[in-house]
Amino acid sequence: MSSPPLTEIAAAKINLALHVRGKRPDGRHDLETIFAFCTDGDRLTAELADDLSLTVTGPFAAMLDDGADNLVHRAAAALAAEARVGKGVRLTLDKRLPVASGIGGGSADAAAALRLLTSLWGIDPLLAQRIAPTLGSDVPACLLSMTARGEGAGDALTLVDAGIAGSPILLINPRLPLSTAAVFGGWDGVDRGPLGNWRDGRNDLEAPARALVPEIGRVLDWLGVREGAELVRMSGSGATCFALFDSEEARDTAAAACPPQWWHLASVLR
Ligand SMILES: C[C@@](CO)(OP(=O)(O)O)[C@H](O)COP(=O)(O)OP(=O)(O)OC[C@H]1O[C@@H](n2ccc(N)nc2=O)[C@H](O)[C@@H]1O
Ligand SMILES: Nc1ncnc2c1ncn2[C@@H]1O[C@H](COP(=O)(O)OP(=O)(O)O)[C@@H](O)[C@H]1O
Repeated sequence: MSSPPLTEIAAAKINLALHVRGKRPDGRHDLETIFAFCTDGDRLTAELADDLSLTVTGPFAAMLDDGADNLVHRAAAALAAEARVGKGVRLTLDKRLPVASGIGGGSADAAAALRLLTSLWGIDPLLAQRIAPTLGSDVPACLLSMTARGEGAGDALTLVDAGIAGSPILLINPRLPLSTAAVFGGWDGVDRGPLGNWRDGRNDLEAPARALVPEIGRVLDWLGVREGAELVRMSGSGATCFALFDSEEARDTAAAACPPQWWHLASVLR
């Protein structure tokens, strides 16, 4: 069986603001967040084949298992089962985003797999929407990959126009992976109030993330004094932080000065 390979970008996700409002009966947390997406991310390629296989390449491949636990593998298997189709596909994930870093990671990859396979296998996109929340709280937002307000566990979505499409952004990660569950586990349980205008908002996971990885404070301080940086914040459960810049030149100047021990990505918001 042969067909031209299809490629999908698994766009890096950021949380422009993230308010934690309380703990849910299911153990997860109620959030109010604004999701936004970069034009860059991981790349997933798919070709029809007899069996389901996944190869992981790219700068962060060594940090990831390419077996059945990989979210790309899980997304493909779940979609095939839901659609009652054979799960023959050869997938290649070019892992460019750091793993466990608060910018979607596996969620964006799983969502990219759902979009790609919906098209490759010619199945109803509603099936992908049904599966997405079962793969992770962030997967529905990543499936859309459009600016959206997330409530509930982060999977109750409303599209919004935050007026930030085209904004230059610099992402920095101190190359220290951070477990999402561990960061939520360190939240102090204090509801600091609802999310109104995201610019005036906060990331309530910053304090517990900084307690685990103090280097986050150094990244935020470094970004905060870059010329042209208009808003500096941590994304998700960290440790990636971002700055929105007033020009691509200012972003590129900051990117060129980024300490080499930190990972960085100069991008633009979708
Ligand atoms: C914090 C956020 C913000 O966008 O992003 P990341 O830091 O992962 O990028 C998300 O809520 C992460 O979503 P996702 O990465 O899909 O998390 P899941 O796999 O569903 O859950 C991983 C673990 O995080 C905790 N969790 C997740 C979501 C939520 N609303 N409350 C939680 O307490 C739970 O301990 C759960 O076991
Ligand atoms: N394709 C994938 N990319 C990244 N992480 C994955 C993938 N598949 C499974 N994982 C697992 O998911 C975890 C990252 O999830 P999470 O902490 O939610 O990431 P992030 O904080 O970047 O959103 C990793 O520890 C990794 O073991």
